[in-house]
Amino acid sequence: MTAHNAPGAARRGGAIVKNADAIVENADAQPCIELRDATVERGGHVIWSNGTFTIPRGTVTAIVGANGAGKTTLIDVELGLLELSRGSVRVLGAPAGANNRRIGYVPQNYMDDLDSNVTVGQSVLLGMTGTRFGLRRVTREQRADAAEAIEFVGLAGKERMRLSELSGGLRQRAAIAQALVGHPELLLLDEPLANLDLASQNAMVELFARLNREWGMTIQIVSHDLNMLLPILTGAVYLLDGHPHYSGMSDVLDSDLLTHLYGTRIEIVTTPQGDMFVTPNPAVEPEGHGTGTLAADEAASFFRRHYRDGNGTDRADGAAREERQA
Ligand SMILES: Nc1ncnc2c1ncn2[C@@H]1O[C@H](COP(=O)(O)OP(=O)(O)OP(=O)(O)O)[C@@H](O)[C@H]1O
Repeated sequence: MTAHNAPGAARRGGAIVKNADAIVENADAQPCIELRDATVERGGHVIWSNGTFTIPRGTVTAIVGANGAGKTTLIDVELGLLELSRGSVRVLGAPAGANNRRIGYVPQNYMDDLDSNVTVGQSVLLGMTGTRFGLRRVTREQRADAAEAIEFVGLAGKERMRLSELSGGLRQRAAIAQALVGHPELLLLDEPLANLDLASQNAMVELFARLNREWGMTIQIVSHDLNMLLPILTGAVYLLDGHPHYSGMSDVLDSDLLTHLYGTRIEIVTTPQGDMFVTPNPAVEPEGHGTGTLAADEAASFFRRHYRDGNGTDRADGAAREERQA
């Protein structure tokens, strides 16, 4: 699935500002996500159950949990691709699925569904027309929207390059540009940092920060790599013991909670500069709790990195490096 234009959407500059205002005005009246006693099954098995939470608009939320806990399943539920077996889910004020035109979605293996001979420009237009060669007529306004999305993600000048010619980081930018052309209010990304090097991950995180800050976009990110996202996260959905929960980051950054979630002892470390990161402590095994579904070394790789935010140096280095790789 790709993002599509919201009906009657105006040009981005005005539309986004207008949407951002609307988001602020309706923040309490219409949360982004509302789950009520939600249970979901796949293949006859309950994946998670009894999920009740509300995620406000304008937030940046991580979706975290062990492998197979049902993170992608939650995205499927929010998109209305999977019906709940019990309870209800509302997205942007309507039942799941009804507002998909206002949602941008970047699936986990974006390239799997795409012919890698497609150019950057074609792939982004695909987000509007749903056809590779634009069999449905592409309007001048749509082309301008696509150009704006391409520019925003830093791919201006690369429109004619094939996706197969791009580095993983630049391909991920193309995927995000495709999701942005519909002026989404909610952006869903499934493992957008996977398989990217550190510089490209930093560049991605900076892009998400700008979308949230400058466009007022609500963002949800399935990610194993919590540290990279910490500077921009406002909260997290965590799938614990078969139930989804949502909390603000101050509650999520609790070593006991993360230890239980990942089944290995996790410590929260704050540097003298005030930067925070989570790290496994392999010397200490969890006592009396832990799911046992995640090996300690796997958790270590999830948490090994520390995102240095603030000065923009990493971001610039990352962009330059991606340029060289292209
Ligand atoms: N189409 C399907 N039919 C039946 N079961 C499925 C289907 N898709 C996923 N599952 C199962 O649902 C469970 C949750 O899968 P899901 O992909 O949501 O987990 P996840 O938390 O995103 O995992 P990962 O971290 O490995 O990506 C898994 O046990 C998976 O095998």
